[in-house]
Amino acid sequence: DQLLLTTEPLCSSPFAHLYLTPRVYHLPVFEKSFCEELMEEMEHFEQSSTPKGRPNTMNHYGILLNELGFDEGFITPLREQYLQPITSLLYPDCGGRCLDSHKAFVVKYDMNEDLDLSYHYDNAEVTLNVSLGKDFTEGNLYFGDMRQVSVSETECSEVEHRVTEGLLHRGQHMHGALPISSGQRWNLIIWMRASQERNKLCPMCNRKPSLEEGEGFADGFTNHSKEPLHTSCVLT
Ligand SMILES: O=C(O)CCC(=O)C(=O)O
Ligand SMILES: [Fe+2]
Repeated sequence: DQLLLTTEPLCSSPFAHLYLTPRVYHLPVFEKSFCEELMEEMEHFEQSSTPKGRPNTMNHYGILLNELGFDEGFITPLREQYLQPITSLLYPDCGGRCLDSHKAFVVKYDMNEDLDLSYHYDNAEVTLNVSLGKDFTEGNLYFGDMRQVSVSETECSEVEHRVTEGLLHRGQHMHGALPISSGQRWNLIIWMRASQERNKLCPMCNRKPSLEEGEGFADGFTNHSKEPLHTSCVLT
């Protein structure tokens, strides 16, 4: 009930009011107080002695939400009940109708830690990026083109991202985060996966995936030979 569950205006309009740059949309996700509580929880976890993995290969600071047990009661319902109705309409061509797993993490930027994030694409069909706070200056996100387009032919555009809001974009839409110039910047990232899409072509190595069993949702591939099993691509 912390979520703002109003998808109606999205369904009855061509999303014009949500549009930022080609196929990047912003939408309300959390209340401010919830963002603050979430960051506080992340700080407690950071300070604890629990062994922790890195959120991804690019960010050095942040937290994997499955390590806090946040998938079942939080991220999965958020994906299924709030996001999927929207992604079905916005990204039917990128698996937006059949998202069936995710990797969720919080990334943190600080003056003495990571300042920015270089230009990349995500291991996701569709990504949600929510700005949680705290107080920071600069550090805007920027978007270029799809990964198939060379950088020399790409013009990037910076987008505004307000605290509590989420940005939705295609995983293969190249993007990065500019350096912050003060404060701390925390974002919740949900890399949403559609096994139907990625089983055909691994979005990271661009080949037919060669699968190995993984833990939890792993990288969101599935193997239907016996029980459906979540797997990773060993070629990536
Ligand atoms: O820091 C950000 O807002 C971007 C993070 C991001 O693009 C990612 O983790 O894939
Ligand atoms: Fe990303």
